Amino acid sequence: MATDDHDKPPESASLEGDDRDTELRPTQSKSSAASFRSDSISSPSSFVSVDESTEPQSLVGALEDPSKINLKVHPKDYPRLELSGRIISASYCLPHNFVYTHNENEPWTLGHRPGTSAMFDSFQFLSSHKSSWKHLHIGWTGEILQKRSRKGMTIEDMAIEDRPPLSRLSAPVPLNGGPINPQLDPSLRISRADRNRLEQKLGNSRGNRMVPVWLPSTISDDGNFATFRDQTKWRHYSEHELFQLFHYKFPQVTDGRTKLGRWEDYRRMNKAFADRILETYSPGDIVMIHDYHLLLIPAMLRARVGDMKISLFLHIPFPNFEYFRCLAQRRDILLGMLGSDMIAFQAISYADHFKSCCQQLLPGHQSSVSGVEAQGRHVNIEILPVGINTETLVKAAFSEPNIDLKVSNISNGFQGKKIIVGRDRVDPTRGVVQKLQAFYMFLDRYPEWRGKVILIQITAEPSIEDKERGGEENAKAIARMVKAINGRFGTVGHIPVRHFSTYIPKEEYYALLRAADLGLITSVRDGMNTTSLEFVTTQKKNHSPLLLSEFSGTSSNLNGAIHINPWDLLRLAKAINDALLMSDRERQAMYNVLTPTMQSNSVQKWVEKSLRRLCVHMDVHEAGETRPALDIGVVLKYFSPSTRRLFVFDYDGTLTPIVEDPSAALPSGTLLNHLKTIAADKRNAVWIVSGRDQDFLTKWLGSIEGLGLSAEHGSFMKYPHSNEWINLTEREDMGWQPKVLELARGITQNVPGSVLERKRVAITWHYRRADPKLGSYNAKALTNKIQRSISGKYDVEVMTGKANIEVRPRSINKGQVVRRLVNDFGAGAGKAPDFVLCVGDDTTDEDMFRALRLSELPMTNVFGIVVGHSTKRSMASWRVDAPEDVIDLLGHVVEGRETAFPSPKS
Ligand SMILES: O=P(O)(O)OC[C@H]1O[C@H](O[C@H]2O[C@H](CO)[C@@H](O)[C@H](O)[C@H]2O)[C@H](O)[C@@H](O)[C@@H]1O
Repeated sequence: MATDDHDKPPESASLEGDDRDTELRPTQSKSSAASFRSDSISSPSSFVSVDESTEPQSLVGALEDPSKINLKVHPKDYPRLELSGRIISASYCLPHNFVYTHNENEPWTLGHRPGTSAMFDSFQFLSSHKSSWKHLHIGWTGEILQKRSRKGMTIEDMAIEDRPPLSRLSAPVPLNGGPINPQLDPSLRISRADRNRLEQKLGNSRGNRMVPVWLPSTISDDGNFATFRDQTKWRHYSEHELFQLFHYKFPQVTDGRTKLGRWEDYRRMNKAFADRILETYSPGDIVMIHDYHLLLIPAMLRARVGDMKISLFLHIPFPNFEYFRCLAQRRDILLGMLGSDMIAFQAISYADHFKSCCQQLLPGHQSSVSGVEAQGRHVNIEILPVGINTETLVKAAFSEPNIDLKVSNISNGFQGKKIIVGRDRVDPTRGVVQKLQAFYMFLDRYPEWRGKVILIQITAEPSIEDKERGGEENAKAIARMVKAINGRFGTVGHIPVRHFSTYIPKEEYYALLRAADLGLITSVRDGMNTTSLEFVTTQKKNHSPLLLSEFSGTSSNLNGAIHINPWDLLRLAKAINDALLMSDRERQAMYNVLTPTMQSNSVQKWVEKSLRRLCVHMDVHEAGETRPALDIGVVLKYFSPSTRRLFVFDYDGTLTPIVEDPSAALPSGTLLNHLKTIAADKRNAVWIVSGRDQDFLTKWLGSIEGLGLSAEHGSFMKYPHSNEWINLTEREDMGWQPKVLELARGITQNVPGSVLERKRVAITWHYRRADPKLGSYNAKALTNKIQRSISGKYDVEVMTGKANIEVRPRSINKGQVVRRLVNDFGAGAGKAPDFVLCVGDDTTDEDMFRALRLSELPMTNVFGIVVGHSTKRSMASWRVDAPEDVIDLLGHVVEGRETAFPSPKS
């Protein structure tokens, strides 16, 4: 995982759990099933306790206190998501180091495994009483250590608990006494009874537990003894191939046999995980897989349990196509990942790279804004940057006894000097060498700072992973640079770089962050950088600035930080100078920009958001087969008291019936009257969001002044009372159009009755009036031809519509328009729309429904309505049969009463 390491007490690996959630949770159909169906309306009996008198609560609100989910909903009124059940998390390692003691009474000693703190924090949260889920964590034991150890080393040493205090700041560089590398016995035998002992130790009667994955080399014939040899080999493929390439480094050249052996180990290791998950899985559980070590598991699980709910989170970057294509097993890796229902990345560019790789390397896998079509399944792609445990951090950094004293000790110790702080893993991707080079340049270029600035750099001793990633050589390069700086700029009374090649206790680390005048993060590539988030959080009083590498996934999330290019040493040296000279006002202003990001960056929010997104997607997957028939009474109930309303209508198939000739699909007089009346009400924002072009919409709907129009699937927007069309595709490269036109013209000639509709951006080929078989066969052929000829060159999407195929830039869709319209209301209390009605009929409209589900709006007030047959799958919450029902609905909204509306059709 790409998150930084730092000392975390074993509490992060807490086995604690709690089963009190059962009393407040909706009853479940299956004992351990996670439930997220939208089976609202007709199933109030699925709730054990409902207070009808309470105001409806937003899903987000409910998630902040999951125990409330069941208390403040209106089960009769709207389809809702139930968020509870069991989660199985799979991460490469468990949060412990395991030491096998050979002692009969106590064969195992558990130590704390440093690193990946954000992920372990998220597991701790899921296992705590604050979460409404039951949680099971599956992970490898890591290399199992033995009691027999290096001379003089105790088990406790090996458990890596004891750290040197930072008060040794004046010690020579580097400081001794860091963690001691584990000693691995080349061959370790462990009996089944002892393995069971560990499993019991990790289990927990209250429903939350850890399950170890054993990776022995051999097991004796009677199954009793497992022998563990060459344990580090399980890391080789992940670290040497994937980690390197995903961080834009070509793996070292090895002979083919080594490479294949590593791949085979990776596959076996993933299979062992998949088996372990299946041993514990019950239908309905949600399986959350973490990181690059486990990329094959989703497809392995999917092959065995077709309807398993699986999410995958990649904590490290995903590289661009040109790098990824170098991976020999590139297709296996992509297909492995695509077994998931949802894949989440730290940053938007990583998600884009992944989609583009699927598009280019897997024929027939089409990517869209929301995900990848994989063998008939839609794999949702999300951007969910992981956070830190802000609550615990703030508490530890500001309320722990003695912490203020530690802060002043550090400040006093370096009185009159500015403190720059950095804390990184030792592997080369963290850019510590670049940081030191820049610091050298800074002292060289700005001599006035010599003797007045100190860089305190903590670079943990290489862990096993770091060693695999070239950490040992890098540690030497770092030591050389430190020597060079201190040699050139140091004096008897001043050492410019204090380098600690070790972990330090967390209180001292937090005190150091608080005392610092500048944070300096120069990673040349990383998924997420915890140090930067921790630095900002601990600077809530001093507002010291942060220089953050633009190559860190965190940079896209921390806009208030000063982004730097760690390769541009001159500019970086200047940035250090400028940052140290910032006035208090500038620092405060910068910090104000960072504060909101930090507030939404907690690991708890990350977990909740991830689950919420997955549940939204699964909700469609599970219950999307049918949608309940619309109950107008419910619409009017929420419509009447509302004052900030948003209406969004698709056009063809929604407001007008589908007809053979596109130019004959015209709005009826009744429809126009209703729209006019609704748009005239100042409380209403009314929009038509269509695939049609500007001319068509202006001609037939443009006379209604108060109506907003969006043309060509979100490419253009015209606000009410305005004549100006905003072009949202301005920056798009339209170089694909001539090629697509050429291909579409060719097909039009061959398919009698088919027509080509040329719009400003989108190109639509219609075959409604053609022979149906010939039409659909050629639609597929045209889709393939277009994909083949432009894939990799242009980012466009080929969409299957109603007897048509449409081509438009991938970055544009109707969901973005809906998001924008919701945002136009403004954020914050009392600003967001309090009633949303969104109606559509085809696949392009699903983007609107999805956007609404993913918005933070309370679902009670959001009416996504799909027009179509009762078997239609949709992300909408409700359904009506035909456009005439939509017009009826508008009539009722205009009249504001429900009496004449027919009772819901089944
Ligand atoms: O987003 P929409 O408003 O639903 O527009 C989608 C496309 O609708 C039109 O084509 C469809 O409707 C025609 C008229 O009923 C029908 O003949 C055709 O078969 C349908 O595909 C329109 O021509 C396209 O430009 C829109 O993109």
